[in-house]
Amino acid sequence: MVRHFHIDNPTMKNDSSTAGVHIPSARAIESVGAGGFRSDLLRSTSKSSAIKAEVRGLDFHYGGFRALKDVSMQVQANEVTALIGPSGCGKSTFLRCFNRMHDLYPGSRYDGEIRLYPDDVNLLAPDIDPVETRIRIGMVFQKPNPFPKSIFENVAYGLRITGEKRRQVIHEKVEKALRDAALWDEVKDRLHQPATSLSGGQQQRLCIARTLATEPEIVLFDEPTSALDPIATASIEELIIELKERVTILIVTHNMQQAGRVSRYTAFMYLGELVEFGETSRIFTRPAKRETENYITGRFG
Ligand SMILES: Nc1ncnc2c1ncn2[C@@H]1O[C@H](COP(=O)(O)OP(=O)(O)OP(=O)(O)O)[C@@H](O)[C@H]1O
Repeated sequence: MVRHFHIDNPTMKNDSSTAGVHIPSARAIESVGAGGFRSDLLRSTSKSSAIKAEVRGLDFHYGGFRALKDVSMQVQANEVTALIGPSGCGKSTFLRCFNRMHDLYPGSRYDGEIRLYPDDVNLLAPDIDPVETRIRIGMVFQKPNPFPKSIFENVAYGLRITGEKRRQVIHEKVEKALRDAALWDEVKDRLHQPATSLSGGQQQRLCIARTLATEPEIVLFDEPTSALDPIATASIEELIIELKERVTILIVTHNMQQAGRVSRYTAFMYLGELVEFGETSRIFTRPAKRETENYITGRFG
């Protein structure tokens, strides 16, 4: 079945099967409510209601395996959109299409489009340079992966590969990125120490600073806190909420409370399909689909 999800009506206007809305158990609501919805996120209507990206009929194959099936969805600018679903449903595969990460491996095939606005370019078009795309669309991985370089050089790296040579500009941009990643105060006196001397949470904020340095339009977070303790997790979540003022964010998470805390929109995926998409508060309290309800109530996955 072809499903198209549009932000102008997040309650699935094109889906004919929404008539029987299932109300989830109290446990589902509690399980998210424990972390607390950020109701301020929902009130903070972003400066615009612009669409940053639109996924149209996206299929993705690993060789002969069809990992994404006709996914269509809009991504709202300056908001956080969470991707949830059981292991193996295609969340990371979907995320990696946005910055053409799959191009690095042979046998991958994209069909469909991801249109990036306001330029209105198709990120999956063959004439789009994947390296340039990865600068415009940054990514932060599950495990912090700093380069074996100094703290400073980790952040300067992206600037150097974009051809920036002016020392002063590099210094200013490194400082700004570290400030934006809420790390500056902790590292300003040790910029030339190895990045590996930082704690796990600091390393993840360094990876965020490294991504921010080249001023991306979208940042993709693939389970960014799964390797971190609760305190480091809280600081990354705070950062994600702040960053959406400047960038558009897509985040894969297995943590329902986290999706409830940081995201305004949630997409539930299952077996390579986008099953349901809408405002996070609705998805967790009034999911329209049985599969979504089963997932958020912990009945599978
Ligand atoms: N490099 C690959 N080659 C072949 N199949 C792959 C490859 N990477 C992922 N897959 C398959 O694609 C499907 C989607 O995987 P993906 O990693 O996107 O799922 P996910 O929802 O992110 O899972 P998880 O939550 O466990 O990280 C799975 O069936 C997986 O086995």
